[in-house]
Amino acid sequence: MSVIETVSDQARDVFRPDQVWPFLMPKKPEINVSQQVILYVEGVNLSFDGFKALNNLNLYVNDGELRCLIGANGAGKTTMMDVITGKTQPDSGTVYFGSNYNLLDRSEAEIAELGIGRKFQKPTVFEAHSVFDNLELSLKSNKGVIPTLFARLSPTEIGRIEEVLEIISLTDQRYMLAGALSHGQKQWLEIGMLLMAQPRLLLVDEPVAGMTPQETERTAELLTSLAGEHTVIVVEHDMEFVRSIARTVTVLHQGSVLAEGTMDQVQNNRDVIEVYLGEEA
Ligand SMILES: Nc1ncnc2c1ncn2[C@@H]1O[C@H](COP(=O)(O)OP(=O)(O)OP(=O)(O)O)[C@@H](O)[C@H]1O
Repeated sequence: MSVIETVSDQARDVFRPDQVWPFLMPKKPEINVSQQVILYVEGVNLSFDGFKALNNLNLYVNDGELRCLIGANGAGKTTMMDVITGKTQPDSGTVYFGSNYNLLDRSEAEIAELGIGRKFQKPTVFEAHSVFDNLELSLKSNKGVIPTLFARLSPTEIGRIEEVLEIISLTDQRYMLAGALSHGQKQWLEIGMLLMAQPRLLLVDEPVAGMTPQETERTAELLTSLAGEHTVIVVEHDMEFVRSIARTVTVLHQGSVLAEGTMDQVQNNRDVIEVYLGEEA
């Protein structure tokens, strides 16, 4: 082999289109969970024109936990998610990801890069693209601009997409346009798009609203299966669904934690009966 051939082979190797150069790969942050806790929300206050949306809120979520968050309309659930994801700054208090990352020092984009993914209530998939392409697009958008321009999918990335398709039960629909999926399937696809970034913490807002009973059941299985490897916080009004997945339930009321425990414990809690479940009854 001539010197020119050797050099051109080496160059081809470095510039392979399916490779993301190591120096462009985002570094995985080391989240310190030596205390088992992955999310610390402490003494958080937030007022809107004098109205206290969050009132000395304290919440601790363990690494790998599946936590359900319930509370009447206006209890502060969305506002709390907004604070965790950097959308809204609180007036006071602290929010830490692991014991080492102060989230209040970071922008929304930086918080997402640390490994916190958020799923809003309404699915926002790219309807004119296939299920597979949606997952591919979210993979690329996680890599930053330069790799997106040059990278083609590597076997590892294709493998990851296949794995996520399996997790969200959409392997058979991989070539379907996302717009043709059922409402439930769109929700799973969006969860899959978040999973492409391998987040440590997933915040999921009302995942089963508008789903059929079968889709609801499958969503329960999906979220339960994600816990362990990921930490999952689910905000949900559907109490049957919460009962089916929850180990620990946190009840928010007027911007504070009113009760926390198993579903049975919170359902039998006097304060909860009075201010929340009582209302439903
Ligand atoms: N940007 C804002 N400006 C003024 N008030 C706000 C703002 N965001 C939220 N609030 C108020 O803060 C309170 C808490 O709202 P939040 O949306 O967090 O409640 P929630 O528990 O998510 O309710 P829901 O279950 O209806 O989504 C509500 O009274 C709401 O009107």
